[in-house]
Parts: sequence; C-alpha cells; structure tokens
Amino acid sequence: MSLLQVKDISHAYRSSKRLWRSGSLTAVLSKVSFAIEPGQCLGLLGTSGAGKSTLGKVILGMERPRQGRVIFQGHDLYNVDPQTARLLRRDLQVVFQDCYSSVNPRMTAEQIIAEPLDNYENLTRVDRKRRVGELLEAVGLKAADMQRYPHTFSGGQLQRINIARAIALKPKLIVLDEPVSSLDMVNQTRILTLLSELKATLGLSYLFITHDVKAAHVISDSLAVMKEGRIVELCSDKNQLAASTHPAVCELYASVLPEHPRDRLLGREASGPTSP
Ligand SMILES: Nc1ncnc2c1ncn2[C@@H]1O[C@H](COP(=O)(O)OP(=O)(O)OP(=O)(O)O)[C@@H](O)[C@H]1O
Repeated sequence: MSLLQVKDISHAYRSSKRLWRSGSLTAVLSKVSFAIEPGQCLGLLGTSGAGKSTLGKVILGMERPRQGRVIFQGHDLYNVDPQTARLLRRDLQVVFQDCYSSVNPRMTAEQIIAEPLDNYENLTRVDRKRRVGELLEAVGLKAADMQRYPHTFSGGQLQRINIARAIALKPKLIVLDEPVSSLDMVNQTRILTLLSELKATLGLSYLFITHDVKAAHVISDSLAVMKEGRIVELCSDKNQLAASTHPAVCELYASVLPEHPRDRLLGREASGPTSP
C-alpha cells in the first residue's frame, strides 16, 4: 500500500469580497494525482505560482481541497475522527523554506526541538534533554547547542534545528517545502546531504517541493512537474525526466546554470547542490 495517495485534488482560492459581491474563485490545483511509497522521495518541480506550496498545504491537512482526497496510511485525511487525525499528524511533518520564521525567536533550541515531543510523549526532564541532545547530534549540531537562541545560529544551522524538530517523532512523511532555497550553495549541498542520510537511516519518505532541478535530482527517487496547477509530467525514475519534451520540463532544464568553467576544464561533474 502506498504511504500517501493524492487523488484528483482540485482547489481554488476566493479573491477578497467587495461590498455585497462575494469574491470570484481562481483555480490553483486541477485534478492532481500521485502516490508516494514508503522510503521514497518524490520531487515536485515547477516554476513560481505553479501551485506546489498549495498542494503541500493540502497534503499537510492545512488547506482543505475543494475536490479530491488525500489518503495517508490508508486514512482519508479530511474525513477521519479527531483521534485518528492527531495520530496521522504525528507521522506527517514539514520543513519550510524560511528557517527564521519557522521558529519562535524567544525559545531555545531545546524548547523548539522538544515541542512535538511535549505534544505527543510524556518524557521526564532527563529523557527529554537526552532526546533533544541526540536529535541535535543527528543533524550535525552539538548537544550543548540546546541552550542557544535562534538568532545565534546561522541559516544553515537553524534549518538543521527545523529538521531536528521534524524528525523528533520519527514521522513517516516529511513535506520539504523549498528547504534549501534560502541558503548559500555550500549549505544547500550540506543540508541536502543530511536529508538524504536521514532518509536512509530513518526510512523516511519525502515530498520535496522545489523549483531547482539540480537539487531535485540529488534527493528524489521520482519526479513530478507542475504547471498552472496540473501535473504535466510524472516519472517514477527521476533519470527519465530529462528525456521529456513537455515545454514546462524543457523550461526547467533550460534554467539550470552552466557548470563552473573550472569544473569543465577539469572534466568534473557539475558542482553545486547536485554533488553532496
Ligand atoms: N491564501 C491564498 N489566497 C489566495 N491566493 C493564493 C493563496 N495562496 C496562494 N495563492 C495563489 O495560488 C497560486 C499558487 O501559489 P503557490 O504558492 O501554491 O505556488 P508555488 O508553486 O508554491 O509558488 P512559489 O514557488 O512561488 O512558492 C498563486 O497564483 C498564488 O498567488
């Protein structure tokens, strides 16, 4: 059974009301369907405004779609009792692009990472500290960092803290919404490497939302391309996507920056986030 099945999802936003007239509807997602298998990463590519983040919110249970169903671990996410919904939410986590606005600046790293543990697990103070320390080390930081506040971390370090919080409850699926887009190239590569390692060691599944073809190729098993709210290409083997002749796919590949001249001279593979 697939871990996640997205079935015929359509969604529209209503523009703001004016006096007595109700706002008109603008379609954002049209009959979107795909599945994610356990331990797999689906890379969801598309240019700005394609509807990727809206789809991510629908899958996270944050935006009820106007049509279609999201089946997670065999349950219809928008048609379950509150107790099951709470259990499903535990297995469904998210990392957003903006690592700074994703955390409360008044909370220490320990408080940020322990938030989901406090919601779902009744740990003693000692066990809670130990778990937070282990999670910090799992994302490449030190246990001693738990007393520090967000403003004392770099963007890359703070994104590691967001990842530590996302894996704290050992979820099944993490929606990664442009998780490296606000980082420099070196940190993009480091975070993508970390995410790949965590996927392998913890058996995680990802929906990796991005506009970056190179980054998508690093971490994904399968790739989908969205354009104007529709999936226009879906390849279960990521290496097949480059052969697509769909204009939206060609546009994405054409936007990939050429390799650094030094790498061309040395005959190396393209650098940047593709080579963890
Ligand atoms: N809450 C909202 N209310 C009204 N319209 C919205 C809302 N959220 C998004 N939209 C619109 O829906 C469309 C899709 O937006 P969405 O953020 O899902 O696209 P995206 O592919 O994630 O783009 P980006 O990569 O720029 O984040 C856009 O036209 C956007 O303006």
